[in-house]
Parts: sequence; C-alpha cells; structure tokens
Amino acid sequence: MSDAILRPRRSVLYMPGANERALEKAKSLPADALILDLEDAVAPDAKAEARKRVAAAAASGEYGFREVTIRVNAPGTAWHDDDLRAAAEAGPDAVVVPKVESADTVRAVERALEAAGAPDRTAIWAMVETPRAMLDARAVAAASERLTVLVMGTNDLAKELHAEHVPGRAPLLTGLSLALLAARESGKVILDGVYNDVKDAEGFEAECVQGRQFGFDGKTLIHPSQVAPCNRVFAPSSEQVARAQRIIDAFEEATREGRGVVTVDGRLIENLHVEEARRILALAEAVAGRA
Ligand SMILES: CC(C)(COP(=O)(O)OP(=O)(O)OC[C@H]1O[C@@H](n2cnc3c(N)ncnc32)[C@H](O)[C@@H]1OP(=O)(O)O)[C@@H](O)C(=O)NCCC(=O)NCCSC(=O)C[C@H](O)C(=O)O
Ligand SMILES: [Mg+2]
Repeated sequence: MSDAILRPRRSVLYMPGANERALEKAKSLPADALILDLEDAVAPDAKAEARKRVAAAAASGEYGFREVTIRVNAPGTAWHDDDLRAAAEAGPDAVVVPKVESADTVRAVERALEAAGAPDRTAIWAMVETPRAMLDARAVAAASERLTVLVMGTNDLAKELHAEHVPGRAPLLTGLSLALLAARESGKVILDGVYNDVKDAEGFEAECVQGRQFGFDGKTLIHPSQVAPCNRVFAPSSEQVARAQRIIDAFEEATREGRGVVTVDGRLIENLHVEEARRILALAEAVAGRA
C-alpha cells in the first residue's frame, strides 16, 4: 500500500482564502487536511488578495501534521494560470483543481506546475463534479502519477444534474459509485463531497457513515464543527481493530500449522480478508500518530 493511500484523510476542511481568521483558526483544528480555497468561496474582486494570503499560508510551515492544499480556480477561468503559478511557488502538499473533466486537463495542469517550478512533493487533487467527469472518471484518475486524490464536488454535480439534495443522496449515487470505481482501479484516494447544513449534526453524521460504507477515505468539510465527528466515523473503530488483529493472528497460526482453512468468529477467512485487516491496522496506527 502506498503512503498516499495510507495517510489519514478522514477530514478535509475547506476555508475561504480571503478569510484570515479561518486560515489562523485552522492551525488548531484536528483536520487531517486543509483546502485553502481560491475558487467558489472567494468573490472575484477578492481573488488577487486571497491568492497572496493563501500562498503565504501554504508556505508558512505553520500547519503541523495537517496536509495543506490550495484550490485554484478552474481551467479556462481568468484566474487559473496565476493561481497555478502562485501555488507552484508556495509548494503546498497539493493543488486542488476544480471542474476536471478529462485526462488532458490533468496533464495540462501537470505541465504548468512543472514549468512554474513546483516541487515534486506537490501533488494534484482533481475535483470531479460534472456529468462528463463522472463518465470519464476512469481516464481522469489514471492520467498522471502526480494525481493522488479525487475529490467529489457534490454541490456542482447536483446542480448539473438538476438534482435535489435529499437524505440518502439517491440522485447522486451513480456518480459517487463511478468515481469510486475509477479511483480504486487506479489506486487513488477518494474524498466525499461536503454537507451544506452546518447546524444539522445528525444528518451530517449519517452522510459520513454512508460515505465510509461506500468506501470513501474521508469527507470534505466546510465548518470546524464537522471535523471531530468526521474523524470518528472515518477512523477504524476499536472493534474493527480488534477483529483485524484476530484475523491476522488466526491466519498466521493456520499457515504455521499448514491448515488451509481458517475461521474467525465463525466466518471463513481468506487472503483478501487478511489484506483488508492489514489495511485497517495500518490506518489505525497512522490515525493514532495524530494529535
Ligand atoms: C459556513 C461559514 C460561512 C460559516 O461561517 P461563520 O458564520 O463564521 O461560522 P462560525 O461563526 O460558526 O465560526 C466559528 C469559528 O470557526 C471559524 N471558521 C468557520 N468556518 C471555518 C472554516 N471553514 N475553516 C476554519 N475556520 C472556520 C470562524 O472563523 C470562527 O472562528 P473564531 O472567531 O475563532 O471563533 C464558514 O464556515 C465557511 O466559510 N465555510 C467554508 C465555506 C467554503 O469554503 N466553501 C467552498 C467550499 S465547498 C465547495 O465548493 C463544494 C464543491 O466545490 C462542490 O461543488 O460540492
Ligand atoms: Mg464545486
């Protein structure tokens, strides 16, 4: 399993790049990763100032264990090229590119980052949030090794589909599944979209659980109050960790004794269960290393 896969990304918090207070506050929040936003959360006349602020924050080294990413404006907008150049110079952990619809776009972003001297450590996170992106998610996910994470943009997706936001997200499930299939086929991380009602703790938690059950590695967030419940839901539970350890122990014992068939808690265990148990333990260990 690659480091990119095993690094915890349970909670990934957006903050408006123009909001100095939020950029400061993020230094004390237990989010695994931060998205310093230059796109939707920043008004057109505040873009230039936000770009400077975000670049300085990303280059500051003041965010500790948190991964720091910059969301640039979409390819084709008036701000995209300047955003990419500023991000390349700041050298964040990743550049988050909204409205990615093709492998060509990923490769164009990669070339622009290289031309602007971005360090190798700066990955590309591609947002998939349009019907075309869902249908071409496979090509997007496989476009480049520099692309390590897919990020669902469920607000834009719902808008493009003319869909309603409803509990259970039935209108979005096909898109979520297509993006998940694409990410997993290419061995990439994938993050679920945001939950807009910051006052609805119960609805938020239900959506976190649904995202985890689907297989998402974590969820993108818009408010500090969403970080702790999201971290809890996306971390392996103590029961999962204990069972994973029992599976590994039982399998190793059976292998030593030359037994082909193993059961744990009455259920048949095969190699694939052992692999999954190892992934759970590695993730739990990585999470335990967090503050
Ligand atoms: C939603 C908000 C506008 C609410 O802001 P506010 O009213 O200020 O909230 P609070 O008063 O409850 O804030 C309490 C303290 O927390 C800080 N804060 C608030 N939000 C954040 C944040 N996101 N990151 C860091 N810190 C934050 C406040 O400054 C207060 O601090 P203090 O004064 O010390 O107590 C606001 O939460 C917000 O702007 N959220 C982010 C919105 C955003 O980034 N949207 C764009 C990304 S989502 C998206 O684009 C989806 C995607 O593209 C798609 O298509 O789906
Ligand atoms: Mg969007």
